Formats: sequence, C-alpha cells, structure tokens
Amino acid sequence: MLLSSRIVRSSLVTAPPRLSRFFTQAHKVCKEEDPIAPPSPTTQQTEPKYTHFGSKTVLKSNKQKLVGDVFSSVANRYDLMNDVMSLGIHRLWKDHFINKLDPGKRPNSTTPLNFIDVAGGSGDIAFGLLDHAESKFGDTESTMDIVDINADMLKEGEKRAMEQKKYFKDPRVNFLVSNGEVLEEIESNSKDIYTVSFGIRNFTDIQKGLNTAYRVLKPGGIFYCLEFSKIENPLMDLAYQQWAKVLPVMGSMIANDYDSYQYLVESIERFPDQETFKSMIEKAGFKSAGYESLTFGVCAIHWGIKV
Ligand SMILES: COc1cc(O)cc(C/C=C(\C)CC/C=C(\C)CC/C=C(\C)CC/C=C(\C)CC/C=C(\C)CCC=C(C)C)c1O
Ligand SMILES: C[S@@+](CC[C@H](N)C(=O)[O-])C[C@H]1O[C@@H](n2cnc3c(N)ncnc32)[C@H](O)[C@@H]1O
Repeated sequence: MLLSSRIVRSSLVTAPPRLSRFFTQAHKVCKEEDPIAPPSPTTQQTEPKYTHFGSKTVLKSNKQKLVGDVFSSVANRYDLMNDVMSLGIHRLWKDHFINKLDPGKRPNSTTPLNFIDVAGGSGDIAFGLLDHAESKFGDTESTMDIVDINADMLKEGEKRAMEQKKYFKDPRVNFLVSNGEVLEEIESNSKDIYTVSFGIRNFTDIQKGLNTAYRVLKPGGIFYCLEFSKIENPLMDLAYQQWAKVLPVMGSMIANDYDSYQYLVESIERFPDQETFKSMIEKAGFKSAGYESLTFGVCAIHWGIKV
C-alpha cells in the first residue's frame, strides 16, 4: 500500500495503478553588484549567505532573480522544449504522477478537497489533477491554487486555460504569484494535497520549501513531488550524461537560449538523490515518506503524510 490508512480515511488515494515495466523502476564571494562570482577562501566560511545556481555559487539573495530570469526566458517555448528534450516522456511521467495519486473527492464524501500546486506555472499538473478528479470521481467541487513565483510562467498556465476553455476564470481555480518557500498568502493547515512538479529543485532553500509544505497541509494531507533524481544504473547514467550534454545545444538551436538549459542540466546534477530527498521530507515532519524512481531514476515521485 502506497500511503497510510490516514490518507484512505480522507478518501484521496487508492492502490497504485498498474505501470508499464519500461516506464517505472519501482521501486562567487560576490560583491553585492556581482551575483555570480566564485567565493574566495576567506568568505567561504560565511557559507549560509551563499547557495547554488546551477554549478555557480551565488548570493542567496540573488538566486530568486536568476531563477526568475531563466523561467521568464523559457516560458513561451516551455511545452515545445519539454517535448523535444524529453522525447515526450515528461508527459508519461506527469500522467503517471497524477494517476498514482488518484486524486478527487470520492462519491461517498461530502467534503471537496483543497489542492495546491506549487511552482505550477504551466498548469500541466493542476489541470491534470482536476481533470482526473472530474472524470474518475465526478468531482467538480474541489478547489485548486496554482502558485508560482514567476508571473510569466503563470500567464502560460492561464493562456492554456483560456485556449482549452476550461479552468479559465473558474471560481474553483486561483492563480497566485508567490514564493513556495514561504507561501505567505496560504493559511496553515488549509490544504489536503500539496503537489510540486519539476519546481522544488529551483528553490533557494529546499528544506524551507518542504517545511512550508508541511505548514499549509491539514493533518492527514499529502505532500507529493515529481522531480529529477539520480540514475542508479551506471550504464544508463552514462547514456543520460551524453543526452544531458546535448540539451543546452538544443536549447540554443530551438529557443536561442543555451544558458537556461545549461542551468537545467546543472540544477539536475545538484539535486539530492532519492534517499537524501526522502530524509529531507522526513525532517520537515512528514511520516510514511517514500519514493518511486521513474525511467531508471531520471526522475522520481516522492511523498509524505502530515499526521
Ligand atoms: C530551465 O529549466 C527548465 C526548462 C524546461 O523546459 C523544463 C524544465 C523542467 C523539466 C520538465 C518539465 C521535464 C521535461 C524534460 C526536459 C525539458 C529535459 C530534461 C530531460 C532529461 C534530463 C532526460 C530526458 C529523458 C529521456 C530523453 C529519456 C530517457 C533517457 C535516458 C535515461 C538517457 C538516455 C538513455 C537511453 C536512451 C537508454 C526546466 O526545469
Ligand atoms: C520547470 S517549471 C515546472 C512547471 C510545472 N510544474 C511543470 O511540471 O511543468 C519550474 C517552475 O518553478 C517555478 N519556481 C521556481 N522557484 C520557485 C519558488 N521559490 N516558488 C514558486 N515557484 C518557483 C518557476 O517559476 C517555474 O515555473
């Protein structure tokens, strides 16, 4: 059983769905005006002021702006680039993520669910969750906050809602520009399901983001994350490393943007492996934490329950 009986109580999750064997493996110091410069030996001791931006060391106070520039730059070609760079596989990952969570108000429940999708700019996950809830459980009442720090990415999500004539100006759906590390507009203990997909890797302070996820969830609520991870098989890892070298070149050719995709590759390298990230989820206070590696560990789904 994937998740605890507490969760079954809140009628959110059923047994994990069937999976294709291929698809799852189930199991600088900077002067203030210079945001990207290597730290000198003397100032390295003041490390908490610094963080990573891809392979660079930057002032923590500057990372948000640098990440913001990356996503403003990629926003209008986001879907195309993802399809090309992942050979369409990101859609399978996202579908699996949603099906495995199996979200929606069950017919025997009278209480709609409150979802929050953090770093959800494109709307992929948020709309997918709501579609699933409606088509599988007839749930047309549950609500969704789509939160992103970047207004350009959120606009892409809203544009998509408008184009598909669904979830646009829908009173159930709220688009909110906010930092996932803080979520100051979101009340504590107010959400049933917290999702974050390919977003948390970009946070300046990942542990702070996890602590905030814990804060906003109700007792019994689920933290559920899709993110790049570590490939466990050395041969596959070698193949992936070759693919990763080509990504910035494709970014340059298709979107005239080498740097953003170089950042993508470097941020993937820096993100903790499956077990380390699971420990961070536990450190935030979540119980029954676990994960499932997808496509040899290229990415992984992690979860945890607030009890
Ligand atoms: C700037 O930051 C970003 C920009 C962006 O467009 C997207 C993201 C976040 C990422 C996604 C939403 C998923 C989409 C994926 C990509 C854009 C590219 C990253 C893809 C990989 C790192 C690997 C892709 C996986 C494959 C091609 C299939 C499996 C491949 C291997 C295991 C290696 C090769 C091995 C064999 C072929 C056997 C973003 O942050
Ligand atoms: C690769 S996109 C993922 C979008 C979507 N969730 C998906 O799966 O396609 C990463 C998103 O994380 C957002 N992001 C980065 N740092 C953030 C933060 N601190 N708080 C909220 N969103 C953030 C970016 O603006 C961007 O929209």
